[in-house]
Amino acid sequence: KEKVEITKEQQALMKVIADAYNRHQIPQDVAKKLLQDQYSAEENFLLLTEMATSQVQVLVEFTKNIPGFLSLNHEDQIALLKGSAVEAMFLRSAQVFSKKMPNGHNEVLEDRIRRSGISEEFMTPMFNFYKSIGVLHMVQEEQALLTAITILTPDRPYVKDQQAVERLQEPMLDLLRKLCVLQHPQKPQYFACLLGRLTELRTLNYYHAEMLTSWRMNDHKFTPLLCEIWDVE
Ligand SMILES: O=C1N(Cc2ccc(-c3nnn[nH]3)cc2)c2ccc(Br)cc2C12CCN(S(=O)(=O)c1cccs1)CC2
Repeated sequence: KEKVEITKEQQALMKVIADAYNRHQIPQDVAKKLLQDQYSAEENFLLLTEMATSQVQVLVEFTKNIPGFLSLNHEDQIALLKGSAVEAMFLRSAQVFSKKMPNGHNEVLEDRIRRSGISEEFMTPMFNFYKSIGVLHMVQEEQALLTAITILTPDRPYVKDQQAVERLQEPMLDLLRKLCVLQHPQKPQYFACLLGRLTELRTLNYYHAEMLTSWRMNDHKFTPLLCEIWDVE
């Protein structure tokens, strides 16, 4: 039986990533607004847009705290942020939403999201993903590392120095693997399962792009930050 132990520098890395992940949260009043009274589809959509905008701001702040990220080539930093924005947002939303929302609120939120003009064929994969994250009961450190690993995906479009990104991602993957063995000793496949979620996340990129087009058709407006990061308009 392999004796797994986390080194001192891995502990330091874990602390930096977990602190950054916990420090940057979206303002709860925004998320709470979603749970308040009945809104029209347009108002629902605006709330989701407002929340997505704060999610992107939170994502940028978290990313800047990933050790080594700011020493990457500047264009590559942008390419990584734009390439991972949707995945990181859905990963974080699924994690927060399943944990933060007191029981009974999920239905309300599900209803809000369903009635915000998001097409049905996107709802199913989105909620499947949300449920597949929920059943994992990830600890905060695992969530933070998985988000950092998503951002540090070397093969995003337009990334020039992929090796430099791999050098940052590898220690995160190694640390996450050890953490899974230590946190979930009864589930030897747990680490593989987490990485499988990243594959599922990539499919949401496609649905999200489809949805953006349909929203544009129905003249839905996005904030400048979302337009910038999602390449719309
Ligand atoms: O809004 C979502 N929610 C609700 C949500 C998200 C985050 C927090 C939260 N609280 N504290 N911190 N975060 C609470 C509720 C949620 C939950 C699970 C999955 Br999977 C995904 C989502 C989306 C993500 C964005 N999209 S989107 O399609 O990109 C879009 C943009 C504009 C209009 S629609 C909609 C679904």
